[in-house]
Amino acid sequence: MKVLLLELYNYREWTELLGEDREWKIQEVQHFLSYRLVDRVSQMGGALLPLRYDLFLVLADGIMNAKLTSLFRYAVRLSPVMVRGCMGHGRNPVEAQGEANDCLHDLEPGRLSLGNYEDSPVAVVHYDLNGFRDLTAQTSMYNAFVEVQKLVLDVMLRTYKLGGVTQYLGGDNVITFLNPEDVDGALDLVSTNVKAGVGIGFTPRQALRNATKALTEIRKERKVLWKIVSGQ
Ligand SMILES: Nc1nc2c(ncn2[C@@H]2O[C@H](COP(=O)(O)OP(=O)(O)OP(=O)(O)O)[C@@H](O)[C@H]2O)c(=O)[nH]1
Repeated sequence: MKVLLLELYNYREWTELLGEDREWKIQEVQHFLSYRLVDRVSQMGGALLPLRYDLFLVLADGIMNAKLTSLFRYAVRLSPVMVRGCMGHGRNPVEAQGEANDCLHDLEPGRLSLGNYEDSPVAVVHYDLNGFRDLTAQTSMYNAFVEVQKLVLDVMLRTYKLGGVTQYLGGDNVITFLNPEDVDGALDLVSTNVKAGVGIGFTPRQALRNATKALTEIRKERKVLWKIVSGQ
């Protein structure tokens, strides 16, 4: 599988230039960057995980290097600091990001390093709490938010061991990208409280769309807790 890591270089030094009344300014820049990059990456068929906001992970299977190069140039134009980017590959996204991470260490800011690796199919598990709206109504919005953060941590720790990378999307939605062969282990987290739509595709975006289809089908019948949808 292929992953592109984009790192905002010397980000900390930049944040310190903003003075002490700075956190809101940093938030503005981070959300702006992630808004523009999510759009660009999705147009290419990929998926962007904003992670720490100064480090973006792009699931890159099925995307041509020329497009990734143009994405990098776009990020360079938008970013307040220098950017560097590396592609890594491996059996799963965790291995791939490890290789990309090692490559970033030795790369000069402003540079992009891509490899010519074979594309692999991509799986995403979209976890969704059952009864989130009821929980919110019966307790409070903040309480429901705390419950979701517990799910995020459970999912992240369990799927990291399986080679998956996880991102909180919002609401009660948590996604993990994995090698399709490792999806079974990720379904251990499914319970009467948590359902999962699994999508498999030739691009990360296709996988995400299929996971949403799977969740929609689960909701229609409410008979199963997980479902897999694959194809274009
Ligand atoms: N799909 C999605 N929903 C989001 C996101 N961010 C916030 N939301 C909100 O997350 C909530 C999701 O609620 P649901 O999962 O439909 O609620 P539920 O009560 O658990 O219902 P079921 O899933 O049908 O059992 C909604 O309030 C959405 O508005 C996001 O990134 N993706």
